[in-house]
Amino acid sequence: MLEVREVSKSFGGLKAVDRASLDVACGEIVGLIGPNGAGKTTLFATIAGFHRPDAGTVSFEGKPVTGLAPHRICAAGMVRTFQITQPFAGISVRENIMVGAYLHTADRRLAAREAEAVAALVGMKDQLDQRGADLTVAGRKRLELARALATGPRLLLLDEVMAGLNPTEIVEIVGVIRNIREAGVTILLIEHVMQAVTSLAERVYVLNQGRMIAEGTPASIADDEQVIEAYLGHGAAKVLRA
Ligand SMILES: Nc1ncnc2c1ncn2[C@@H]1O[C@H](COP(=O)(O)OP(=O)(O)OP(=O)(O)O)[C@@H](O)[C@H]1O
Repeated sequence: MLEVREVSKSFGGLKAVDRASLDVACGEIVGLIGPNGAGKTTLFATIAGFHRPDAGTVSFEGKPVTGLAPHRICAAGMVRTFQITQPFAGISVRENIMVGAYLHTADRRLAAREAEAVAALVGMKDQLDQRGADLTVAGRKRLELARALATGPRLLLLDEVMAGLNPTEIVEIVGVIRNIREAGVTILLIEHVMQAVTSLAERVYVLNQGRMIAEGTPASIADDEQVIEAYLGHGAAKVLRA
């Protein structure tokens, strides 16, 4: 479904992403992990059209999308969420979600119906009339998911939806992500909460200093020497296994 090949992106002299490749098949939940500053968000932004890559290609469902504008990639069926959520504060949750639906329909009633369906999927049915400004952090995260889902994606790129949530809220959002997949949406997610990655993802990619250093099941990744050292420093794997 998604093929990323040898993508690079620099900011001035800093190579944020360095010849990174990854694949996502239809129906999968795939994790993208790596230490702070590894280049995960930059790679996401490049896949979703927010940055133009310096090199490499991105194709979605067999068609090249490299360098297309975000709204065109979104209309093609791939959408990302943002780590820092910014709901429209003065309008309701329903209207916030409708903004996503307007990408593919100008019909207000249809957009409202879709907003309600999406709200049910992310567990916000009872908050439809609440103002964006009045949501808790967990509410804002769900709204971010809902707005993205309302655009009608087949592939959803989630950027740290669990950051800032407490353990109970994390368990709830893991359930929501499972429901989204059950509803037919494929998912690629950046996440620091390892328990969530382990319980959700069938496969995990690990990025470190812009480079993809490992790919595999969550169990094989947790045991990978390069991955352990990327997180804990050179020599850590030996110490841990001694
Ligand atoms: N717009 C930008 N201009 C300049 N440097 C940037 C820009 N965006 C990211 N960077 C730098 O690129 C590197 C990768 O950043 P990025 O945010 O992609 O990492 P990340 O893996 O998502 O980190 P985190 O887990 O902390 O969110 C960092 O050194 C960051 O400071």
